[in-house]
Amino acid sequence: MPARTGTVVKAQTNLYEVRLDDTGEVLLCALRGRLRRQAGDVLTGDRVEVVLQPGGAAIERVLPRRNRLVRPPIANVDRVLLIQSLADPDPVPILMDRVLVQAEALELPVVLCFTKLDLVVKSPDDPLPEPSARLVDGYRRAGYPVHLVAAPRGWGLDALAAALKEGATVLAGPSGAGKSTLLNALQPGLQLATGEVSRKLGRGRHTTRHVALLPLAEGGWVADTPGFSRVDLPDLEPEELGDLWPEIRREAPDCRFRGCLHRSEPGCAVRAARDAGRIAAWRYQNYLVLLGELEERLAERYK
Ligand SMILES: Nc1nc2c(ncn2[C@@H]2O[C@H](COP(=O)(O)OP(=O)(O)OP(=O)(O)O)[C@@H](O)[C@H]2O)c(=O)[nH]1
Ligand SMILES: [Zn+2]
Repeated sequence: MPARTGTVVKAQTNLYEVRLDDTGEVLLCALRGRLRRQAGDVLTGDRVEVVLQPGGAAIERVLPRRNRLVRPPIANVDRVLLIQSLADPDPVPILMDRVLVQAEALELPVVLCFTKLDLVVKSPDDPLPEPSARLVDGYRRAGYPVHLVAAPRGWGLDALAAALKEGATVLAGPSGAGKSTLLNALQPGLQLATGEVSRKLGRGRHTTRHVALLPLAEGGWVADTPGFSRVDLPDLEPEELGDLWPEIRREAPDCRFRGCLHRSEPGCAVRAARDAGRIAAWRYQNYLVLLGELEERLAERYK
């Protein structure tokens, strides 16, 4: 019998829920043959070939992965949805920038979503007050797609749903930013209790985590476990940081010196872009802070 292809939508300890491409049916699958000895190697998000045997369905082969995350353990991620409230709690841009660097290092596209728009404006078409305006503008200048939403009022949800309707999305963002609220609004059938997304993070050390991909009402899938909750920067040389900063990456080819760190070098096109307003001053400052951190790390290494 020919193998059928599908996507693992939930990896449990020895059983896998696989959604078949042709029928959309979800089958509970075991592992077949040598795959059994590599159980940890089948992840939620994996594209697999399934055979239907007399004893039940089994995964026969894992197709090549486009990428994989460690936390949460998931493969073939299409984007990160970084969620941050405009107020309550106030956004902390440098923490967002750390997540952005991690995502860029994995070459994962990022969609930014600012929640609780209703706490800073009366109507969704009102201009944003400061400091929200500067924040949103800085990320838009960087080139990131930015969505502004207020889930309880239905503001901004259609455009966001459209941005997520292809492929698999992993959420990121601090506690209280509104991740569960947003997921419930995008998929009313899910009815996650507020706060449930992070409970699934298994902060209690002993819980085993089983990541699931949940279908969104308008199309697309979202992992029920957020990622990028650690703030540490990936292993990078200081001169690599600019490559992970879209607006710096864009301007850097015009710097006078190759290997320019964009700090105080003469003829730096990145500083010129900041002075001309193409790069937000605060984004540039955050770059310098993280650059300093990488340099300190390097100095520690050679002590
Ligand atoms: N006014 C307003 N409140 C919101 C909005 N989105 C979420 N909230 C509220 O913010 C609080 C936190 O929302 P959650 O959805 O639990 O946030 P979370 O990111 O899932 O938080 P953790 O589970 O701790 O990671 C809840 O009281 C929500 O009702 C919004 O757009 N506007
Ligand atoms: Zn430069």
